[in-house]
Amino acid sequence: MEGSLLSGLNSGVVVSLIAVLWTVVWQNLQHLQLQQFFGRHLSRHARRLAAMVDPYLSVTIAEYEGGRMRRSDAFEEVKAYLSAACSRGVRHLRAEGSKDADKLVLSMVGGEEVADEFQGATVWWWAYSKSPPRSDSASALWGGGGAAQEERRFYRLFFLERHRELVLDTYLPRVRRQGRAVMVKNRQRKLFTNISTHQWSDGGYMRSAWSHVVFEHPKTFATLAMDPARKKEITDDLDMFKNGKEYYARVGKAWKRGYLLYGPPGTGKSAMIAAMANYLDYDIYDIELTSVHSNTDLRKLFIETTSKSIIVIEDIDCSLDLTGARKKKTKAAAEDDKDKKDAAAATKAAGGGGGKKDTSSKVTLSGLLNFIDGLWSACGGERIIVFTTNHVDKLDPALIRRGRMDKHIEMSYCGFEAFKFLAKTYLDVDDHELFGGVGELLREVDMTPADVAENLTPKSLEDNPDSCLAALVKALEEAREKKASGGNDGDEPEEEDEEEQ
Ligand SMILES: Nc1ncnc2c1ncn2[C@@H]1O[C@H](COP(=O)(O)OP(=O)(O)OP(=O)(O)O)[C@@H](O)[C@H]1O
Ligand SMILES: [Mg+2]
Repeated sequence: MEGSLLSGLNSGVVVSLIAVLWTVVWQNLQHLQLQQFFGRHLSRHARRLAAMVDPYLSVTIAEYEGGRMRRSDAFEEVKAYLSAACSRGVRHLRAEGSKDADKLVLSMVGGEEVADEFQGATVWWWAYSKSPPRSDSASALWGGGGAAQEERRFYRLFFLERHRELVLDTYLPRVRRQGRAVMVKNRQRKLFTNISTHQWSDGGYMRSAWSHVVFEHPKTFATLAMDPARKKEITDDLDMFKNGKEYYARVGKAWKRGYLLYGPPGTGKSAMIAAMANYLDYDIYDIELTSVHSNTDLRKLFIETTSKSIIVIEDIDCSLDLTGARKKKTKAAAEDDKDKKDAAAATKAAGGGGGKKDTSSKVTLSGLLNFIDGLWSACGGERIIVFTTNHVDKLDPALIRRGRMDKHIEMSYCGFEAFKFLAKTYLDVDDHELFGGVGELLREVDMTPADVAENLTPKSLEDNPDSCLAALVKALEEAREKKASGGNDGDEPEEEDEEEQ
């Protein structure tokens, strides 16, 4: 009896001890957030067990294709597709901004897993990443700096062998399609530049050659003052390009088009690029050529651009000494140097953004020609390349021949049609007694649309269309007097450009 009482007591103690222990362990498990960990591992193990009967297959999708050259479209599409599923079952998420200011686009961080159902089949997506190689030589290859050594990311899809056809032929194409749709919905247009803190070292690979901000330029064709007929010609050309996938394939041309915008400073070349990007809904890649160290780096930059984009090189005449570079090659080095200095001085004097010149850049004319229409230029497709210049006559003819720069657009001084457009936009007037006078003056003197727009802009609350138009007439008359008293056409752009700088 005593024994059984003791043993009863003992078992009571043991039970309560176990209960206490369990509570402590469980609380700790909770504390360490290991429940889910075990839960997930159990399900993973259960899957492995099941795989002995019906084996699992997997498909791995890497962030970069072709070594580390190009970001994989499939990876981005899977990421976008999984963003909806992620918000349900995944614990650790990565968030990025989206078009909707209040919303975030979510994706799984490495190590997370999410299940998906499709036509009665369950598949699992697992995100994981690999660290870059640690050795010194590898580190040099990856760009040297710590920030450059980012992880390689992957998605791996697991599915049962009996679902092989369903997954490979139907599910994965659907994932890509839906992913693309999500990307379009969340897409923010971007303005990229190649001036980043991570400069390429020779032969080094960086995660991305481009840095970007969200592109928010308000200029559209609706607010770009231009002869309406010419404007229509340009928008038609852009429409043809955008919808020309089949045409380009049929005639065997890479799906790209080059535009050369030329004209004096302040005539709306940069504004036109913004309007083009807004019209086509494309990203802009603004290449600062003086920061590109070699032709190879230029090619890498190009490969990293995505389709549906406008690649811009502004002030091509003064970015590099490309003009006549081929002719100079044979001359003595000293003479060459002198020429370059002269050219730099001349560029500065002409107000073409002088001072930008960076002799460390080794991009050559042939490198640039290759960039525009070499074999590499065809990869990706649907790209517009825009060059701008103030001095079209300074450019090497090879650079701007049709086929490379397919369409040459001259941006010129403000004409009467452009003025009427600006008056409507800035002052909301269709006609006015001063219009006739302005028209005559514009025929006599050259004034840029930028200056006309500035004169038409109300400067105080008292200003009205009458006073603004009168101010414009006064400015035009002053310009005419200046011209008559010995100034020449060339003076004006120089002065404006100095002001701009
Ligand atoms: N045709 C135009 N219609 C409306 N605004 C214009 C036009 N041209 C210029 N502007 C305005 O004038 C300013 C200067 O124009 P922009 O920067 O496009 O000139 P640009 O030709 O690129 O000059 P630069 O050769 O110096 O780079 C901008 O604010 C732009 O909005
Ligand atoms: Mg410009």
